[in-house]
Amino acid sequence: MENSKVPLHLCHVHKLSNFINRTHILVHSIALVFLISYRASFFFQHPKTKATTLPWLLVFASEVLLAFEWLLSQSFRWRTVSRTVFPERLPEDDKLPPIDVFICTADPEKEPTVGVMNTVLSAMAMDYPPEKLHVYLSDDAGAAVTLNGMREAWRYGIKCTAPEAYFSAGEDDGDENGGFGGSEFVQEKEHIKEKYEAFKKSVTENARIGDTRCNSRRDHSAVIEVIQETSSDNADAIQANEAKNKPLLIYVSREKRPSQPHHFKAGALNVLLRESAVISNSPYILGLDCDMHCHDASSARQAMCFHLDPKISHSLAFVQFPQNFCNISNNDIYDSQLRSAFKVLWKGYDGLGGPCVCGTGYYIKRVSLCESSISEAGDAMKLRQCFGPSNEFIKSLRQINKPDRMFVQRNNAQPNETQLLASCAYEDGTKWGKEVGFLYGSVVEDYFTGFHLHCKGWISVYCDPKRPQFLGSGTTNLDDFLVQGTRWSSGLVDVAISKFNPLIYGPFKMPTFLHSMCYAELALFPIFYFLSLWGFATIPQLCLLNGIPLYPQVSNTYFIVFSFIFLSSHSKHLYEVLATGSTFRHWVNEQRIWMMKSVTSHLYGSVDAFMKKLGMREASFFPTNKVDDVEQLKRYNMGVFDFQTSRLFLVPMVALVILNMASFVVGIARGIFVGELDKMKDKGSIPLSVTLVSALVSLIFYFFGSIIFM
Ligand SMILES: O=c1ccn([C@@H]2O[C@H](COP(=O)(O)OP(=O)(O)O[C@H]3O[C@H](CO)[C@@H](O)[C@H](O)[C@H]3O)[C@@H](O)[C@H]2O)c(=O)[nH]1
Ligand SMILES: [Mn+2]
Repeated sequence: MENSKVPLHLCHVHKLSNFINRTHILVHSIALVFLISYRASFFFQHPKTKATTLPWLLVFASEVLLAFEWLLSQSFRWRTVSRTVFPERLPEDDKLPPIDVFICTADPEKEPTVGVMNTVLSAMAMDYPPEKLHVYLSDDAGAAVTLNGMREAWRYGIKCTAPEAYFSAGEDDGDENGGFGGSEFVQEKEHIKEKYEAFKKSVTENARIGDTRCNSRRDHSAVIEVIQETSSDNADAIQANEAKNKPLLIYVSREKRPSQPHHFKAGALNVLLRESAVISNSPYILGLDCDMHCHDASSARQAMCFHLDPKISHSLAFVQFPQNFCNISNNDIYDSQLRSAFKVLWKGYDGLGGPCVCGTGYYIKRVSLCESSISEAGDAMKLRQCFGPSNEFIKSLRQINKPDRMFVQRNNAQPNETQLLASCAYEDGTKWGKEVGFLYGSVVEDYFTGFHLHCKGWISVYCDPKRPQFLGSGTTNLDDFLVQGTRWSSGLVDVAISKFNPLIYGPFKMPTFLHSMCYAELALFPIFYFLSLWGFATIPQLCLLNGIPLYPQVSNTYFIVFSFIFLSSHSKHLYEVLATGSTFRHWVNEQRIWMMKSVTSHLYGSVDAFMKKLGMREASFFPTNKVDDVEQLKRYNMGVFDFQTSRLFLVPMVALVILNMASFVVGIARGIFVGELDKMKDKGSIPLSVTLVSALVSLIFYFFGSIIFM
């Protein structure tokens, strides 16, 4: 930097909203203390019948759990910040560090090759010196169609960020020329479009010819290919590419064998970490999912505003951009955009030490993933125990200790070395996945890896510029949405019930307790939500049916406490929704989907995590479907709920709706016909304990029934 006094980025603390948040925390907490004291006092009061103690206990437990969850989530509201970057102040191109881009794909059927190639092309078209970009695609399916797609992508050399999104009708992001400059470039645009159509055709044809190796997805040897015009060996390809001044493009399909665990995406990323180390070994890595393309070409430069800031770069592990989606409808009935996470929570996370890794759209420093106390000592024996047997890889470690290395070094890695590094037995007995690379402890490898980085003292930064840097495809039907939610819940709860529970492990490792609270909230919310919402969805209703009072009468002063808590939490949520530019209707959508997810995804995810812990189930990662069903998409865009999902998800929701409607009707009828509610428990009614037990039995019945019949 010429003038180190001019900052590359600025951090703004949101003083007003922090003030509002903190005041709300204070007032709401006081109300919760009153609520808890009201409930607690019940147990010391007048003679109670056994029948009423149980529902009181259950509803009290739900309230305490939800209150605790609320308290944890306030850590995200304590100190919210946002950032501005000044990429124009970056040093000259020749002083920028090289970047390796990692893209993962796992299933050519669920993740159509054209979509994956759009991501690849968008990464190659980034506004960054091309000789400093190296794009790696990990193909977990080892599919010929993907490898061919890469070759075609290279051959057509379409330089356009995300052609599909760009050429498809209805492009609406305000930049009419999609980065091509003025209207005089219309011709150029037509030319590129033609090229793109030809490219698409050849990829689709390849897919049609068929990938017969479907059953070999879990059983195939490694293929590593540096893409170039005529296929010969990799060393030639690297030299040929250098001459062309194009980003390097590398296809990696790691070896997979049924007998060896492959650790899903984290396993794939670790193979990329090793392969890239012996090929380009760039100090920075951009991680992308195959369904998330670079929408704005400047993200790399924006990220470098943080990485190249001498004040923070020594401790900065990664810069995280939000996930934005290009297929969100106006109504967004399922909250597919994950508004709360990326518009509210992450800004507060950032104010406390940084967000976790979000799996895609992050620029991470290679050293932060491959650091080890022994790598400095240089004891070859120990290094091998930690990083595995490849000498080439260990040699690469010495270079990354100088993270701001600007020169590009493309090595002619030997085929036997690259094969070794992608072999499925490579990690046996090493620290890969445990201390080195992306960690295997959870299927939400991103969250878990981020947590460990923060525990080791690294910080991260959240950068959410106006123009979305990355655009992906979100889940737009209920089934995909709930399946994805179940996977996330399961992975998060894995961490909550391990020795890495952020509330226990975090405080000793992280600089602030509030930051551990953020991590703890994410790990624990599925458990808290499913337990408390099941409580709230059944206990008061059963009590109403049986005429058991659970809440204070209107004349009681505690009635104000309950009403206040209800209003306070709902209005705070509404305020956040409106303040982040969403609508009242979106607030309704979020409330609704929160309840639906809590009684299904969060429940099943938590149960799945406990079963894995007990050894009753194996970990799994079913990639989200990225092929749009035309009918379902239509319904989503019209804002119509699509209940085409499995019985596992439907049964609890339907059962609860029936219970709630029945108790509502009975409650109203009683209010009208019998008058005072609390006087009406007659001797002839079914005892509450019986109702409770039968409700429980029928739920268990439903639950196992739907597992068995699925
Ligand atoms: O065995 C696997 C499974 C998945 N993937 C890839 O992982 C990515 C994410 O998978 P996706 O099915 O799109 O899952 P999402 O739920 O949309 O992903 C979110 O959640 C994941 C953790 O569950 C994170 O890894 C992702 O970055 C985050 O976007 C995709 O590129 C997949 O191809 C693999 O490479 N190997
Ligand atoms: Mn995805």
